[in-house]
This record gives sequence, C-alpha cells and structure tokens, in this order.
Amino acid sequence: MSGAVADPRAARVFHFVDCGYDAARGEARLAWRVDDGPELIERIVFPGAPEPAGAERRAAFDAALQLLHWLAGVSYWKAGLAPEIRLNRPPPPAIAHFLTDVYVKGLAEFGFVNDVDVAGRLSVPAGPGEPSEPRRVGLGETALVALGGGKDSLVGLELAARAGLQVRPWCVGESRLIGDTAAAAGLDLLRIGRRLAPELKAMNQAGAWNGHVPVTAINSAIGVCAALLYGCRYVVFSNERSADEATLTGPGGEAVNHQYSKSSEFEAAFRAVVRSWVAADLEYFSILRPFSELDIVRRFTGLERFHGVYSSCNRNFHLDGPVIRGRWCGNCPKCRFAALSLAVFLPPRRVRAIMDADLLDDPAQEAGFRALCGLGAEKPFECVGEVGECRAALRALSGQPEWREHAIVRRLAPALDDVAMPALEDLLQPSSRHGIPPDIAARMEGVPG
Ligand SMILES: CC(=O)N[C@H]1[C@@H](OP(=O)(O)OP(=O)(O)OC[C@H]2O[C@@H](n3ccc(=O)[nH]c3=O)[C@H](O)[C@@H]2O)O[C@H](CO)[C@@H](O)[C@@H]1O[C@H](C)C(=O)N[C@@H](C)C(=O)N[C@@H](CCC(=O)O)C(=O)O
Ligand SMILES: Nc1ncnc2c1ncn2[C@@H]1O[C@H](COP(=O)(O)OP(=O)(O)OP(=O)(O)O)[C@@H](O)[C@H]1O
Repeated sequence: MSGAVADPRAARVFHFVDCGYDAARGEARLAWRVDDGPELIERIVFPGAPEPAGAERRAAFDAALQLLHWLAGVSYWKAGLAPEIRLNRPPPPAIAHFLTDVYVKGLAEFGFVNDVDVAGRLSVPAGPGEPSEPRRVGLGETALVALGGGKDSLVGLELAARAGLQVRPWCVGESRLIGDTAAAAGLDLLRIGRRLAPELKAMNQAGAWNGHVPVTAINSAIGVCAALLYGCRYVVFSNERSADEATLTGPGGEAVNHQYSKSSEFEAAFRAVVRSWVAADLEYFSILRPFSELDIVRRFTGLERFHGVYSSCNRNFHLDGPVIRGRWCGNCPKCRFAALSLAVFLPPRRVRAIMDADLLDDPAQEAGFRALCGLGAEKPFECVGEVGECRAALRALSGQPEWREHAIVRRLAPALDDVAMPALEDLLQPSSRHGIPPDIAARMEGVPG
C-alpha cells in the first residue's frame, strides 16, 4: 500500500472522491484519495455562510465547486504523480484538455526543479459530451477584487474603484498584512478560509514530490465560487502583462513560467471555461493586463496611503504566517525587484522609507540583481518583472544623479551596453490586449494614470 503517507512517490491511482457545500456552515469540502489511503480533505470557508439564491445560481455554484475540486487537486496529485487518475465526475473533453494544460504548464517549474516529466505522468480522463448550454444567473454589479498584500492588487483595486465599479476586496487565508492593506483602503475585507488537507504536511515529510503550484488558478476558482455565493458579477484579479514572460525555457524547448496561472493564456482559458461551464454572465478578468510591472509601480508610487502597510515580499505569505519580522526580508528576488522598480520613480530617501533598506547600495546583492537583469544568470523563479524591464529600470537609474553612484547601479550599468532592452517609454504604454469587459475598459480610459 502506498496510501497517503507510507511512500508518497509510489502512488498508483489518484482519486477525485467528491466535493460538497454545507450551507449551514458556509464550508466547502473537497476530497481526494491516493490509492487506498485516507481521504485528503481540503476545506474552504465562506464567511456569513452564504447560500446560492435560486435553482440556476445553485447549479452554477455546483459547477464552480466542481471546477475548484478539479483545480485544487493539483496540490495533492503532485505529491505522488500517480500515473492513473480516476474522477468521480469526469469532465467533458474540452475541460479535461483545459485541466491538463493547467496541471502541465502550472507545474512546469515543479517539473524542471525536480527533473520529472509531469506531462508524461499526467492523464486526465474525459467524460462524454461538451459543457451544457451556457446558463445566465443574474448576479449583482459588485466586483470582487482579489487582494494579495502587494502593490499590484492595490493598483487594481484603485483602478476598479476609479472606473466606477462597486468594489469588494477579498482574499484567501489569514494574512494580517492583507487585512492592513484593505483597512488602508477604508474597505471591509472578505476573508475566505482555506485549510489544506493536514495529511499533506506528513506526506511532504515522508518524501512526497513538492514544488511550486499554480496557486492563482486555485484562488481564481475560489473567487468564482464566492461570486455565486455572494451574488457578484465580476471576479477581478490584478495580473500584469509582464507575467506572460517565461522564467526560462525547459530542456524540451517548453516555456517554464513561475507565473503561469497569472498569464493571459491562463486567464483566457479560465474565462472560457467559466462562461461555458459555470455561468455566461459571470465576468472573470485581470484589470492590470494592459500594464507592465514598471507601469504598475509608477501608478503605485502615487498611492501613498498604502506605502507603509503593503509588501511584495512572499516571506509574508506562508500558510502558517510570516517568517520575517518586518514587512520585507531585504534579500530575495521580490525585494530586489521592488527596490529596483520603485527607484525609477522615487528618490532613495522614499524607497528607504518604504523598504527600511537601500538594497541598491548593497554590493552583496549584486548576484541577485544580475539575475533579475539576465546578466549572466537566469531570471529567478519568483513573481518579478521581465528581464527587459529590469534592464530598462537599471539603465534609467544610471542616468539619475541621486541613484547612479549606488553600488549596484555603478557595477551593473556598464554591462547594459552589450544587451538588448526595450525603451522605458514603451514599457509605460498600456497594451490593448486584455480581457477586460469593453464597458469597463472604456471607463478605465478616463481614469488619470
Ligand atoms: C509563500 C510561498 O512562497 N510559498 C511557496 C513555498 O512554500 P512553503 O513550504 O515555504 O510555505 P507555504 O506556502 O506555507 O506552503 C506549505 C506547503 O503547502 C504546499 N502547498 C501550498 C499551497 C497550495 O496551494 N498547495 C500546496 O501544495 C506547498 O507546496 C508547501 O509544501 O514553496 C512551495 C514549493 O515550491 C510553493 O508551492 C509555495 O508557494 C505557495 C503555493 C504560494 O502561495 N506562493 C505564492 C506566494 C506565489 O508563488 N505566487 C505566484 C503566483 C504564480 C501562479 O502562477 O499562481 C507569484 O506571485 O508569482
Ligand atoms: N491570498 C490571496 N487571496 C486572493 N487573491 C490573491 C491572494 N494572493 C494573491 N492574490 C492575487 O493573485 C494575483 C497575483 O498576486 P501577486 O502576488 O502578483 O500580487 P500582489 O500581491 O498584489 O502584488 P506584488 O506583485 O506586489 O506581490 C493578484 O491579483 C492578487 O490579488
């Protein structure tokens, strides 16, 4: 028996057992099993124990919960990479294809780091038929805007509000820092609970496969469930166009993108599945898709009320809470990218006030900044801007008297003469490629940048 723990890598069959919603407790229960091991149960808690109003919305919610069950299974399937998958409800072929794509591309970093062929091990069986006739469920006008504690979602929240959307910020998990950002916006935060199956920890300790998962895909499906429970028409994420750049190219020539489930490819595919499988009048989109990371940072520098509460450092966002004392660890790719990008638009004094450090003047950080700029090292597996953006940012700093003598700028600027990079002005131009509903996109055009 391989079961859930004994030897997690000996898994043969991964079962999608079932999923359900207890409206009295506001709790969704998602269950899987590896071989004949115990059920692995993940719980999602929706505050206020909401119930979907009416039969059509109930049917749409059941479909959304099913979609969440299929997507959240990635955390548990990846632990054993069982070659056979059995589903209590096999998806129609188009959705089986979508799930295969999300698992393979969303686990590309996992596969690369572990040197394991995810696509070769994955087989998602399809059931008969296509998604049924798209249903319309008649939701209210509120926009559920996902918050992640960082600058992107705060710029997204601000933009949505300024474009006239009735915004309701929400997040998955207990992060206090995310709560602080919502408070700084003067808005109540809808906090959705998520408890992974406790057995996963023991499986990891027993040597299960482990690595990065497409967490934004899971959060997106949770957002769609919430929209149906709370009666909101829009599920808004703040994923930037820079998230489309692959982190690196794998040995078979495939793109390995740490941010796959933030990409426009995922967004478009997920939106199509939501429309056909869940509800045709529920809108899922990223409000920041037209913008580069540098443009988002430029916009963020004007939102001073968030500067003392937010953080982009992922050391804040572990399931068991932060693993740092302050808001910035000061020594990771995200902290370095924050320092570099803020510096393009703010003087040293103000960057130091935000991050409590001046990373651009710390020679010990040179290798990390080289990696961001693709100067002899690979782009890191983290949510950072494009290599071209980092180069353009550094080049801009080399022309600014208050930054050009900083150790990192002085050391790396000469290397920029030999590499290609986009012009900063081009990076600050919005793109017209996005999935924002046309009426909202039109209203966004009137919002000052
Ligand atoms: C905070 C963080 O960076 N976590 C990554 C880290 O996990 P760690 O063990 O250090 O801490 P936890 O996040 O608390 O995870 C504990 C274990 O649980 C597994 N797990 C967690 C969430 C989940 O949905 N499924 C899971 O199986 C996890 O594997 C741990 O064993 O390292 C892990 C392994 O590489 C990463 O998987 C953890 O990443 C989290 C899932 C996470 O939330 N990361 C975001 C900060 C993140 O990377 N966001 C991306 C979004 C990209 C996307 O395509 O969605 C980004 O900002 O670019
Ligand atoms: N705990 C969470 N609950 C719901 N949505 C989340 C959560 N964490 C991140 N997100 C959303 O996922 C997307 C990607 O997160 P990301 O970390 O890039 O954004 P951020 O935290 O706003 O900005 P930054 O780039 O500064 O870290 C954003 O839309 C964000 O709102």
